Amino acid sequence: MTDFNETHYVFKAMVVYAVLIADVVVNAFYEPPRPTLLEVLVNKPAIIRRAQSHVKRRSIKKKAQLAWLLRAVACTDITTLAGDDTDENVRRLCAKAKSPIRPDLLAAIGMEGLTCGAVCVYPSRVPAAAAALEGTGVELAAVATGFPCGQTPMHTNVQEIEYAVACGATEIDIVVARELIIAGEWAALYDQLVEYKKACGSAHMKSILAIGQLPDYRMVYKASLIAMMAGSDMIKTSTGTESINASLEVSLVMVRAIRDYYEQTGYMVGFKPAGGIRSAKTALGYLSLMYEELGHRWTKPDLFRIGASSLIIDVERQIEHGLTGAYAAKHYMPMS
Ligand SMILES: O=C[C@H](O)COP(=O)(O)O
Repeated sequence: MTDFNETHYVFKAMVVYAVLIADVVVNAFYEPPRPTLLEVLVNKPAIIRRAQSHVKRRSIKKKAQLAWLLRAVACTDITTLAGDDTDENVRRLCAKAKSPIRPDLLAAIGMEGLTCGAVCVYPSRVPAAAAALEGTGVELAAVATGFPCGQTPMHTNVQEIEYAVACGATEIDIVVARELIIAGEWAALYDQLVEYKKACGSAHMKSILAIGQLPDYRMVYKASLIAMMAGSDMIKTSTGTESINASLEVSLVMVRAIRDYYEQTGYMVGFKPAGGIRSAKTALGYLSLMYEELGHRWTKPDLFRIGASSLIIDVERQIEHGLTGAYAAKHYMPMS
């Protein structure tokens, strides 16, 4: 017969052993809790401070400024999205995209052949633009999915994308369904974007978040992540028709989402601020933000675009000033 002490120590040893085993088993399967998409926090005052200090701190001068202005031209999606667009004015815009800066100015610095990144038009204008841009290397972007409001049914949205691609668009700027973001229906948003991506085929998909219609920066961050997970090649701030368009603040939220996504997955997704970008100084602000937040690789046209309908005229004036020391009056400049 065993006495109490012996039984006690055997039992105690068994308990200790069991605890050790359990610990090993638990540790083998335990993953520390990771924040989910729904737990995203954005420090708004810090974002605003960072954007404001960027404007004050970042001043690009002289030769460096000239080089950055030329890069801004190469990164511009020169755009016309108006109800009265015609094939004729689209052809004129294509001519500008092919030769955005006066040839004599470019020749003076050995930059002949500089073009804009892309021409951006409505799907109905794609055939004319495709013919005008053939063989130039300038990309052709078409807006789709019921631009700018996105209040059209899924099947017509998909048809619109397919039509634009079939007519020669190499990039599709789709508008996301704001109602899904506002309602937090992330899975539905993801599914929709995956369908759009399939319809794009080999064309690049740029997803427009229309940030001016989203309630806060957290929604902007979450929508950016979903858009990237669904296969967007670029995320874009705005259609240019909302009352609030691109800003450095909202761009910071989006480029940080791009950075986080890259760190997690290794995928490089591009960024396109759009709407209300009309001065060379503003364009350089976005370009330098890309450089500081994402690095040199994100300052090239495959990963950075500026969507603008009337930016090139000011950039061209600043380039002329950089080369000659004098400003031309705006009416001497061809259309932008
Ligand atoms: O995607 C580009 C925007 O529609 C252009 O907007 P904007 O006319 O204000 O430059």
